Amino acid sequence: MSRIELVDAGVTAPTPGGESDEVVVLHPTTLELTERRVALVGPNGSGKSTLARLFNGLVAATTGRVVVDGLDVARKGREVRRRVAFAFTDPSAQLVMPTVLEDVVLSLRRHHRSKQARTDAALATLAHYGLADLAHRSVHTLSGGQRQLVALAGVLATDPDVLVADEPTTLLDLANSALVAETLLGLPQQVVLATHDLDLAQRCDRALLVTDGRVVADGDPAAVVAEYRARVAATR
Ligand SMILES: Nc1ncnc2c1ncn2[C@@H]1O[C@H](COP(=O)(O)OP(=O)(O)OP(=O)(O)O)[C@@H](O)[C@H]1O
Repeated sequence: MSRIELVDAGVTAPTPGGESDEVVVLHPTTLELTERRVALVGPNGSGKSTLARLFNGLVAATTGRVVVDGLDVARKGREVRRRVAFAFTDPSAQLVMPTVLEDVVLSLRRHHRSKQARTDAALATLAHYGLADLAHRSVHTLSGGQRQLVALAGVLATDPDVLVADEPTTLLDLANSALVAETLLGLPQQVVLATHDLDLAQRCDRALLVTDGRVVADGDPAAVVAEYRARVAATR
């Protein structure tokens, strides 16, 4: 597995009005992730996405460092992004080509020189995830679950060491979210998930509870989810 390290990594952002004070989105955080399945849970606006985005440099730490397998994200961003792929909540953010096959081929633009090699690799990836029948479909005709799986296939086609997924099941119904969850949990790669799906979180090896820009609980997923529920109950 990969090793994702945060050393006092924090994120501040300018206040909307541009006043001198800054908003703390993530307080300085130190942690090390080496588990195969890691879940980030917590209320809306708590900082899960920001934390997840630090792992491949989609968001830059404004203090401290983020290091993936010894590579500092601030200095080796391109190499880190080659290893750490990111899947967005809404697959529309990733599906930009007319057909499913073309979309996966596009993901492979930096991985194979010849178009034929890209097409062969894309078809192999689609077949691997049971999506071969969708290869020539327009992405606009896919169901929500199919769109999410195709977007994941596009990301996974590049064979990353780590997949970071931001709420991958949020837009899906029960059956489709189960399908996407099984796919994610079955991957050989390290997977880090920001999720509101507490059943999915409990099937991970480790969970982190993020609240008000801080990791307030970290460890066994069942215990972390229980802590999250207790905190919510205490505010009622
Ligand atoms: N660049 C930014 N500038 C100002 N505020 C920001 C910025 N990025 C995030 N925030 C704020 O920081 C907080 C944390 O955002 P983040 O998206 O990380 O939360 P989240 O836990 O993923 O939420 P959700 O579950 O709703 O997706 C939110 O209040 C958000 O509005």
